[in-house]
Amino acid sequence: MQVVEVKHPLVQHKLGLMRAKDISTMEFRTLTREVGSLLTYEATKDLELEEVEISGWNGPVKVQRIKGKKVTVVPILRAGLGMMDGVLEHIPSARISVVGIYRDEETLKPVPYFSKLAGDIQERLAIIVDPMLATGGSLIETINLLKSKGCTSIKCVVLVAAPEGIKALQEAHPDVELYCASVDDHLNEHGYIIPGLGDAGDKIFGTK
Ligand SMILES: O=P(O)(O)OC[C@H]1O[C@H](OP(=O)(O)OP(=O)(O)O)[C@H](O)[C@@H]1O
Ligand SMILES: O=c1cc[nH]c(=O)[nH]1
Ligand SMILES: [Mg+2]
Repeated sequence: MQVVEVKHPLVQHKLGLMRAKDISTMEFRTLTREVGSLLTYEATKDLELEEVEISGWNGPVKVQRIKGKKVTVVPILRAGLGMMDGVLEHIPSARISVVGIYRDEETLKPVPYFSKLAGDIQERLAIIVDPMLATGGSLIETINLLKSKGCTSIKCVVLVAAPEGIKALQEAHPDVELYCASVDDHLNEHGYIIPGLGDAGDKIFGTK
C-alpha cells in the first residue's frame, strides 16, 4: 500500500495549529478544510492529462486537460464532512458519496448507519476523506462497502494516521493509497491517536 505523509510546510504548519488545546470550533473547522485541500492537491498529482486544441485569444492553442476517471468524494460522517469542501475546491464537479459510520466507544468497532453512493461509483475514482485513521475500522468498513459496489480505484485522505490503523488498512486493502499530514505515535487505551487531535468530529461540529 502506498502511504504518503505530506511534509509540505503549509500542511505541517496548519496541522501544528490544529493540535493546540484551546483551539476554537471555527479555527479547527477552517484548518480541517484547508489541510484537506492541500492533501487533495498531493493526492491528485497523478491524474492523467490529455492534450486538446482550443480557440485561444490569438488563435488555436494546445492545452492540457484532465483525462482520467471521474471522481466521487466519500466523506465518512460526521468528521469527514469537514474535509469535503477542501476536495471540492479542486474538483467542483465531483459527485458526493456519503457514508455514515461511527465508532462504538466501548468496542471501538465501526457501526455503519447510512450510505448514499454515486450510482456509477464503479466508474469513478473514490477519494475517501476522514480526519482520523485510528484503529482503521471505519476506513476499512467504508472501503469494503465501496468495493462491494464495484469501485476499484480508491484513495484515502486523512489528517492524522496511527501506525496501528495503517497496518490494519494495509492488511485489509493493500491496493488503496493513503495520504496524510502525519503518521502519529500510537493509540491510547481508549483508541485515541497520540498526540493526535482529540475527537475531530466533536471539534468540527462543536459538540462536546
Ligand atoms: O479508525 P477508527 O478506530 O475507526 O476511528 C476513526 C473514526 O472515528 C472518528 O469518527 P467517530 O466515530 O468519532 O464519529 P464522528 O465523526 O461522528 O464523530 C473518526 O472521524 C473516524 O471516522
Ligand atoms: O484520536 C481519535 C480517534 C478516533 N476518532 C477521533 O476523532 N480521534
Ligand atoms: Mg467523533
